Amino acid sequence: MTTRKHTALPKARTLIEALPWLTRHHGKTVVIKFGGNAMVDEELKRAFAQDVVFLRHAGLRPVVVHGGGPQISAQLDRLGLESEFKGGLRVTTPEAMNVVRMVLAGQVQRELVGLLNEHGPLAVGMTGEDAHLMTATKHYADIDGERVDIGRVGEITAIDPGAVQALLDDGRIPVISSIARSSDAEDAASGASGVFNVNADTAAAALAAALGAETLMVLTDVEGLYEDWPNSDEVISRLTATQLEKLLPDLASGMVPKMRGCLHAVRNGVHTARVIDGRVQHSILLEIFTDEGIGTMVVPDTNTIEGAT
Ligand SMILES: Nc1ncnc2c1ncn2[C@@H]1O[C@H](COP(=O)(O)OP(=O)(O)O)[C@@H](O)[C@H]1O
Ligand SMILES: CC(=O)N[C@@H](CCC(=O)OP(=O)(O)O)C(=O)O
Repeated sequence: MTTRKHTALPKARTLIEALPWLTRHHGKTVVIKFGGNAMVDEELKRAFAQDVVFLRHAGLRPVVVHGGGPQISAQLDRLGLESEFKGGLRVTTPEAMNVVRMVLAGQVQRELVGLLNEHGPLAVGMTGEDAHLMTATKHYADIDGERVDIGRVGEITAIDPGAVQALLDDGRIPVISSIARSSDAEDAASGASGVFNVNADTAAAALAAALGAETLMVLTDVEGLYEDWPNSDEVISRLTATQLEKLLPDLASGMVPKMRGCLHAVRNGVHTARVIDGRVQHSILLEIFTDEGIGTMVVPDTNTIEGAT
């Protein structure tokens, strides 16, 4: 007589635990922002691609918006061009704009599309310029109450999500670079300088709102929003839109566009916005399948949405 040990039982249990979440989110759109600082090694990028493909095969509609700040800075450095940030945004000369476009659309986006497509013909890359996805006007930074010119940085004025919806309806995974076309017709006709550099967190949040996404997930290089950064590493696990609004003036550097984006998203119909640690392998699945989540979750003030955890 032979007996068989079911060593795969814990795996089956894990899958079953995910069932309620998957049932609730079936057919829902999830916008995932993959920050340049979270793209630290090949293994992580591969695990990210697996997670996104998993969500797609589990019946969700994932959309990827990617960053690439450190990659842009490295290329500017190689070319002997300066990298300067004001209020968390890159001061973008017309020359730097060409580099931003080349690195985001020609390098980072291509790599992510390639990794996703190792799993089948799923990912399609586009930038905010394509099919009028993102339109912007010039953005001025507010530095201590002063309006500062930071070059070709854009403020999104309109989103036309039609092309993204069509790709999602076709079962594809859109992978989007945060470059917007100019709303000024003359400017738009002038070639590379007719586009704007948009912070990728801002672009992801605006797109999540325009798509009526269920969730915005922002993958970065910290565990979440620290309560007293950089003095302590106590992560705020959950906060409402109003609580976040009160914290905004005290936030620094890269967290400013990230948390502003989360606030914009939940104030404009997105049910939850989460900041999670992209340095952790399979952080997307961990965030979804663990009760507490692993980062910071922002919810609308009256969070009556069933299962917004
Ligand atoms: N309160 C805060 N909590 C966590 N990180 C913070 C906070 N304030 C500022 N930061 C900084 O924001 C950075 C994340 O933003 P950023 O560098 O733009 O990342 P990404 O490339 O993922 O968009 C963190 O590495 C940290 O240095
Ligand atoms: C205006 C502005 O700052 N644009 C960003 C766009 C890329 C980005 O946001 O990348 P991360 O998400 O990796 O930070 C930049 O030039 O760095």
